[in-house]
Amino acid sequence: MARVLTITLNPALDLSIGLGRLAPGEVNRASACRTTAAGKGNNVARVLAAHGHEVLVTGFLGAGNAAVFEAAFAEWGVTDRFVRVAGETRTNVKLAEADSRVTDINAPGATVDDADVSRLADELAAIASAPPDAVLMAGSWPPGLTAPMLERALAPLREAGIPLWLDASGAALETGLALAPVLIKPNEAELAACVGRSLGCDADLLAAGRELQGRGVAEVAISRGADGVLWLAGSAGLAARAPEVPVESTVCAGDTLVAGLMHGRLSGWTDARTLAFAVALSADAVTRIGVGRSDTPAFESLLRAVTVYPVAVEAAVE
Ligand SMILES: O=P(O)(O)OC[C@H]1O[C@](O)(CO)[C@@H](O)[C@@H]1O
Repeated sequence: MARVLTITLNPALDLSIGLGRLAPGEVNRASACRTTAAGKGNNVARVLAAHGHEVLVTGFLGAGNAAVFEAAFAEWGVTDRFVRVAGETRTNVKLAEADSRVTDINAPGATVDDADVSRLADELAAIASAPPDAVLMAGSWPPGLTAPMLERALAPLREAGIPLWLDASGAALETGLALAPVLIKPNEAELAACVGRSLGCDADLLAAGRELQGRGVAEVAISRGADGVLWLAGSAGLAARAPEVPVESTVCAGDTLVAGLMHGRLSGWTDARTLAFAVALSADAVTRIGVGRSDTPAFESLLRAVTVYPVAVEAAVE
């Protein structure tokens, strides 16, 4: 099994609220509420640790409510290398309605400054001295963080040549592209924003993915919710159709997909096996609040229900 570092610059406590139907502007009564230690990199870390990998987690954690995360990291079996910063880690609200619609309200997060980033740089330099097999950086940036500050902090990982996986959008994705990640996982909207045009059919999406490969990304996995995944795995293209499942919450589906792809890659599986596993795991994630699991009796039938097939991609990268 592999040694993996996940970087969550702006982690979150996810407050998941189950509702029949959201009535904006009115008093709503929840049917269920649950708070989970989360954030994109942490969600991936949790899945990877559950699949036997040695996982280190880092980023910035508000000192004010760090105990909730510390308990979660111990439960997941991951090593806590987070830099503590002043204030509290944000709470993100996830409103899950009975008809499967989810409304996310993501808070800005605890502000970081130059000294915090220097401490993260020191932590990353220490980690890079015994390099992990892969690094995943995922999610938004906290207030106060700028691209030059982040580039400085990531320098030790870059110099050690550790493969970087990236799941980000907006400025975080743009900045990350300069680091030549081995894989990015935009959804359709994030991909469209990144290439600066609207995208419709599969061919449009694949062409946009090719364009990002031309900017130095080795692989692009385009997540399309219930429509499955398009994966530019190097010069080949694969598509996967997801099985239909009862939806409890879609919040962690994307993070689970990334974790599944990493697990397959780090285990030396074929592309097709890797994609089928990741899509089945992601389908499992939407049936529950939180990340997907492969250790349940239902998982084998989910896996069997995933269809993976090749798709044609343009030979030349623009
Ligand atoms: O960093 P962002 O983009 O605000 O996203 C954070 C949110 O994404 C998730 O990781 C789900 O993808 C949630 O756990 C978390 O609340």
